Order: sequence, then C-alpha cells, then structure tokens
Amino acid sequence: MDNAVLEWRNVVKKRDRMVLGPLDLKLYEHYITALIGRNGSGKSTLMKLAVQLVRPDEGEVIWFGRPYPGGLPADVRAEIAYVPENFAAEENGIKMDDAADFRASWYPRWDWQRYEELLRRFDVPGGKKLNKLSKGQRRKFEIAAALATRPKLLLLDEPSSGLDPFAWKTMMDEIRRCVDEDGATVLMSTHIVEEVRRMADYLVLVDKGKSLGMLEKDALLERGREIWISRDDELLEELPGIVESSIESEGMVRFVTLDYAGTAALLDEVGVKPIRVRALELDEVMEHWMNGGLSPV
Ligand SMILES: Nc1ncnc2c1ncn2[C@@H]1O[C@H](COP(=O)(O)OP(=O)(O)OP(=O)(O)O)[C@@H](O)[C@H]1O
Repeated sequence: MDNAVLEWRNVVKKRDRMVLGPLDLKLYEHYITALIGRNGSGKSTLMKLAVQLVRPDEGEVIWFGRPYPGGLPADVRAEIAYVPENFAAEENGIKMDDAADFRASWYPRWDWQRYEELLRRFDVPGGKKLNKLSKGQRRKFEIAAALATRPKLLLLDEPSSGLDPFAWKTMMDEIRRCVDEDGATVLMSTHIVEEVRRMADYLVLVDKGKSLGMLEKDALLERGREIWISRDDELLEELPGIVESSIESEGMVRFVTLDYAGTAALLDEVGVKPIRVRALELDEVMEHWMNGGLSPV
C-alpha cells in the first residue's frame, strides 16, 4: 500500500445521539474497501464527510494528499463520484438524460458511451423523469452516471439496495472494471456478505461511531478457524484469540479462534495435534469481529 487517496484524520462529527470518531482511516489507491457495521454505526456519515455534505467538528479530511477546508474545488470534486443511499429530491422533475447532461458538464472525463451501455445493460427505459423511475431503476441510473464519470474515487453507499440480481451482478462487474481499467479507488458500504466476498480487498468495521480497524479480506479469513482437540482445560485458557468454546464429548473440546497463526504455533509447541480444523466462512468471521472478537486492528 502506498498512496492514500482519501484520509479521515482524527475526525469527530457530533450527531444528535451519537458521536462519530475520533476516527483515523486511509483509503489506498486502486483498492476496493467495504465499509461494514450495524445500522446507525456511522457509515453514511463517513461517506458524506468525504464529499463535504457533512463537515467535521474536529480533525480533517484529506483528498489526494490535501485538505480543502474552504470547500472542495470543482476539479477535485470532479475526480469523485458518489452514489448516496437516498437520492436528492431536487432532481426529481428532471428527465434522465438532462440530469446526465448536467453531470457531463461537471465531469471532464464523462463517457457517454459507457453511460448508455450501462443503462442498456441495466435495462432502464430512456427519456423518463427521475421521479417516474422505480427505486431500483433510479439507483441503476445513479450507478451508471457515477461510473460514466470515470472517477478516481468512487463512493457507494449501499449501492445494491433495491437492485435485481442481474443488475447486481452487472454492477459488481462494472465496479471491478472501474478499478482494473481506470485505476479507481472504491469505498462501498454494504450489509451483503456476498458483495464483500466478491468485491472487497479490504474491510473497515465501524461500530457505534468508532472504527474497529481495517483488515485485508484474505488476512481476516486467514485468522478464523474452528478447531477440535483432545480436552485440555489448561491449554484452552492459554490459546490466543478464542471467541467460542464448548465441550463436544468427554474427551474432546471444540473452539473458535480469530488468531489461527498464534493458536497453531502454541499447539505445535506443546505437541497437540488438532483432531479437525475448519476454516471459518466470511460471514462467521465478520460476525465475530462485529461482536468484539478482534481487538482494534
Ligand atoms: N442529519 C443527521 N442529523 C443528526 N443525526 C444524524 C443525521 N444523520 C444521521 N444521524 C445519526 O448518526 C448516526 C449514524 O448514522 P449513519 O446514517 O451514518 O449510519 P449508517 O451506519 O450509515 O446506518 P445504516 O446502515 O442504517 O445506513 C445515527 O445515530 C443517526 O441517527
């Protein structure tokens, strides 16, 4: 990892009932990062800070190496595409292609061919006003328009919400293409494990306004194992990263660890050979992480 495309540095944002931060987070170039966490944990607020729809009370946000406290200049904003969770009502009475025209005037790399190809693939009928589109069609339009800007930084707030499975697949292919062909950096908030499994290089877990860390997906998967060994209560107490354990039968104990490397090393050291080892699925590791099974990383 080298260049940070976007950085939240010591950011605090006070909400009515919750405080986001202090939060430090960096997004590195050419990676897809999934933002995960329970409802109301602060994911959308984090994204809004990244497009200055919300300003921090403390700390700063840094875009491509620079803060812009006086407002994002148009040329920097033009490098960023943002698909919000809920769409602005101001554009409701506008026809789709007029809304696209407007965006094209703001984004110098706007690609009409890509926009039209995406609408075709998404099967969105042309010429309609935005408020005459269904929820899913409107989202498809917004995703197509975001990808047509050929952004350097793509922010997607629960982009799959309301999409049919065909459009969902198209969207995932196109986001990947945006990274592979255009070198974009992507941050997407999601509650969908399959999306994380297929797309994410990194995961950021937000909980009650705090970041519980950023982890490479493969490294996270590497940590989680369910292991069966001959019962040894003393040894079990010493094993690192245990988030769950139960006695399976008189002579056997089953446990789940989020520190497989440490556990394997210790078992090896004391000469205990596991009876069975199972790699955890992504949803299982994510759940243990959300439940506090990993100290902040
Ligand atoms: N405009 C606002 N004014 C005051 N509080 C707000 C505002 N928007 C959000 N909040 C509060 O800030 C907290 C974080 O909300 P946010 O929308 O960032 O969460 P989220 O993680 O995106 O949730 P979800 O997964 O449900 O979309 C919540 O407690 C929410 O009630």
